[in-house]
Amino acid sequence: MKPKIVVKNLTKYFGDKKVLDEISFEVYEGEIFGLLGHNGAGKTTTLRILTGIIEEYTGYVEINGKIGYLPEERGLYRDEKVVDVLKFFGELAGMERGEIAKSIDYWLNKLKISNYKNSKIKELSKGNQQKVQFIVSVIHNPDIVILDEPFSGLDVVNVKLLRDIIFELKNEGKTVILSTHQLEKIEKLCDRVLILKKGKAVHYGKIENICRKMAYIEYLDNGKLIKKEMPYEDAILILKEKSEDIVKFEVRYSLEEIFLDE
Ligand SMILES: Nc1ncnc2c1ncn2[C@@H]1O[C@H](COP(=O)(O)OP(=O)(O)OP(=O)(O)O)[C@@H](O)[C@H]1O
Repeated sequence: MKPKIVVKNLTKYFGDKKVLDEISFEVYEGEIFGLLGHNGAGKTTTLRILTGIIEEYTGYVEINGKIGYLPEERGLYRDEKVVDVLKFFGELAGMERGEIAKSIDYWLNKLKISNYKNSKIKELSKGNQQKVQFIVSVIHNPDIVILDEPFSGLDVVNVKLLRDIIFELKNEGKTVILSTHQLEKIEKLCDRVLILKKGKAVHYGKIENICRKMAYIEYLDNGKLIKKEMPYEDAILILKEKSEDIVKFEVRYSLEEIFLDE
């Protein structure tokens, strides 16, 4: 199947500064793809190139589908009503009126903010404003959804809500690319990831292939509760030796380690 996104040898300078250095990756239909890296690694620049906001670069970029985009810098018309803002973006995307109205109700309900349909943006909490902004990125039923730091500013409940929605998008066959510097948010979410470090791609692939397999284990040692994260192979030995004293055993893929290593 033709990839939804193909990027080859993408290089970008801002002035003399090289912020992307020969980045290559592909994103396939129906996958959740994570762009990871510390602040300044080049995630936002990559996403802005994919969405066409940045037009000057060298390398090859191919996009096969309709894009929806949640930018990192949020900002909606504060004095406007939620419904009017969403209508505006629906029209901008070339949707028909009836279609827009249906999509607005569907998404407000899904994000549990139907009550705020007629509120002004400025009357909403930051998290709810962010949900409206998310709706802007999906209102026109795009097949590629690009989310720049989608979880920042959301509380635990809403992080879960958004994760569930991202999984649903995937199950509908949509392609999702998201960026984050918060590793714990994506370890179980992304099918594959690209890890950027100072503009270079340092890892690319399935999390389980690029991370070390670890285990978190809690066990009783002479009545004392021991809690440890350790390499999976070591944990298996303890699991065998102390099978009766194990309180908890979880397999983890430590992306954190990769980040610290680099
Ligand atoms: N318009 C610009 N002009 C000059 N330099 C820029 C511009 N946009 C980004 N940069 C620089 O490019 C580098 C990569 O920035 P980018 O925003 O892509 O990183 P990021 O991984 O998204 O980080 P963050 O999580 O902090 O947004 C940084 O050093 C940044 O200062």
